[in-house]
Amino acid sequence: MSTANPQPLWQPDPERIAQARITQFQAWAAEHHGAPAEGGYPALHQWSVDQLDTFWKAVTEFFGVRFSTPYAHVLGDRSMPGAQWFPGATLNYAEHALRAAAERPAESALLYVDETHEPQPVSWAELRRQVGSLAAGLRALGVRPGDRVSGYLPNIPQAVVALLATAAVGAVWTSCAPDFGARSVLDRFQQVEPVVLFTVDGYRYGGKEHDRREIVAELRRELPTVRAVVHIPLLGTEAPEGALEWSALTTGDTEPVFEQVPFDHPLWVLYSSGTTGLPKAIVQSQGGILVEHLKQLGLHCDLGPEDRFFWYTSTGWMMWNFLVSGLLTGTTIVLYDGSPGYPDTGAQWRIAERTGATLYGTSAAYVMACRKAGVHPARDHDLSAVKCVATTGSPLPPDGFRWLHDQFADSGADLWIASVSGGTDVCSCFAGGVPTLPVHTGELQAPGLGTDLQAWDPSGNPVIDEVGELVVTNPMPSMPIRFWNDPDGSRYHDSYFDTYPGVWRHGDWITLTSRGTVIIHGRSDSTLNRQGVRMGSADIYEVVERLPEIKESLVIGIEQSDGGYWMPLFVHLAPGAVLDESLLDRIKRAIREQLSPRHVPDEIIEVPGVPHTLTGKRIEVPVKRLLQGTPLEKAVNPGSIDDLSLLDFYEDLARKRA
Ligand SMILES: CC(=O)CC(=O)O
Repeated sequence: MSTANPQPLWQPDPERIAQARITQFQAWAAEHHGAPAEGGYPALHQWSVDQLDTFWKAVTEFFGVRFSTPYAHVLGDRSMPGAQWFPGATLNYAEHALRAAAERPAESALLYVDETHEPQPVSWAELRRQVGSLAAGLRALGVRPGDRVSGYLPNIPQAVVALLATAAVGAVWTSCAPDFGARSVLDRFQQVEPVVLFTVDGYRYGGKEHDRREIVAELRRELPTVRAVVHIPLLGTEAPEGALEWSALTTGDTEPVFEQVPFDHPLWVLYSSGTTGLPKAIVQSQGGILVEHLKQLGLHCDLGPEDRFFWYTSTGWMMWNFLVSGLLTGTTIVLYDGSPGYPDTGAQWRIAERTGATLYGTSAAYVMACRKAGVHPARDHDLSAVKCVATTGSPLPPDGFRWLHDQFADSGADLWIASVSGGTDVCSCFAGGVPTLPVHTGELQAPGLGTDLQAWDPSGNPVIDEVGELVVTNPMPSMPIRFWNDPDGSRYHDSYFDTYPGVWRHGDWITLTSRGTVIIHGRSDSTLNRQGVRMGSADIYEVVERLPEIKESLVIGIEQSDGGYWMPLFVHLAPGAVLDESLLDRIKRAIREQLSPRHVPDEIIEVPGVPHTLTGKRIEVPVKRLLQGTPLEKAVNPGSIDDLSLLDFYEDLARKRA
């Protein structure tokens, strides 16, 4: 960890500061709500957490949120979990996402790009028309507020239309990307029991067509609650028997009817895999996402009607939901459906160029891959529209900051680099970009407004310039309203609140510096997080251990200093089994087909055994720490391990890799 880095890599110029929406917000909030007019972002941030209710009231007024029924208070009960935001209010998320259609009907709401890299626009008026038509179609199918509507869809305009139509009806959206295998999708959708399933017949990725019709058939068989299947013929096939055609539901010219729902009415279910059990089914609210995303996209990302917002993502990651919320600020969003590196590593830069992206977001891993591959984005592409490159998924290493900065500086451009961090759990960022602050190499610029972000030691004392647990001590509107399938709330509680009661513990190691910046060091628990896609080790165990040759397995992920991620799978073989090419192939194939290509480990290593706690839990975090170089006596508590001698192997491996 380094906090001795006082020289900024980049400083916003006075014009950028003056024009930033956050500057306008601060001046407006000072005039109307007593926010500090002086002291810049640090003063505004302090006010936003000290005067939480006033801050959020100011956000709703500044962005013109339309409450169809007024709220009684900004925050009723503020305890976590269970804080009550804007009790009494009603509104609709989709209505806000389509507001720009009234003033700029002919301009582009969406720019859709596939692997041909040719942008295809969808205007605001057309988006609104399709949403109106589909919402009416869903109602005609009997979909009611609170019903779940699912999508097994790539990042295409139809996915955005389906989400917005679902929200317009007050139903609850949930999606998986079509590279997920049937088991992964069912582990998610079976929990929430959707009544409608939108599917494609397949998708194109890396120059190839991937037919998913068999998987769709399996989903239909295994999801008995689905009453209607809507077929989107991306590969041009006929609708399977009993399925409805997308076109039949979206050709009408019906004004959208936006169901006015309570502020905390569920908007969508996102999934986050843990180390045991099924993925957590995280429910976020219409109002909570609306206000959090207006703050995040409007103030932190500085997006407005003149912007084009491209984030490389899939519908299986919360960044897709975040991208769709770009519509809330009247921004054109860029949907790319394809491989991040097709036909070559520079593909995403080409898309940023062709779509005129002003904010381009990607994974830190992609930036590092471009650096390694010798890509020269600003030399080889016209990226003059790009004002900000944002990264997430994992912390952007210092070399990534320097590389991005130099690539743009060499072509005379003034690039703001926003490394951001949050997660599925809040569908937003705890810390990240602020357009008016300097950027320090390897550091996030600041905690987000309305987020009392702290680093705590194990006794719950805040620490500065030292590594601690990432905690948030005040409620955020986009925190889950609950988990699906968790009637007594115990899983929700245990996921974030069991270490420090009443305080959100996220599971990341961070340093808050005395300069107010934030350094993220990686997961403090054992969740796998590959390029921002969280994966549960439990999913991998389930698949691998179905093979008779595998007695037990252990998977961990290690963030590396070059920004990479090493995900080894350790296998303890059954007597007589041999880890030869054929078994290696079968393990990889099982993981790829039943989970997804992203779940396939970097290495498969035979081990003499898997160590457990005395209560039988595989000790993923201690093994991860050992492999990160922590000495054995610090990495594990010997009294809590069933067979300490098994750790010799992992210690030895750590030594060899050092
Ligand atoms: C905003 C994020 O933190 C996204 C992620 O990495 O999950």
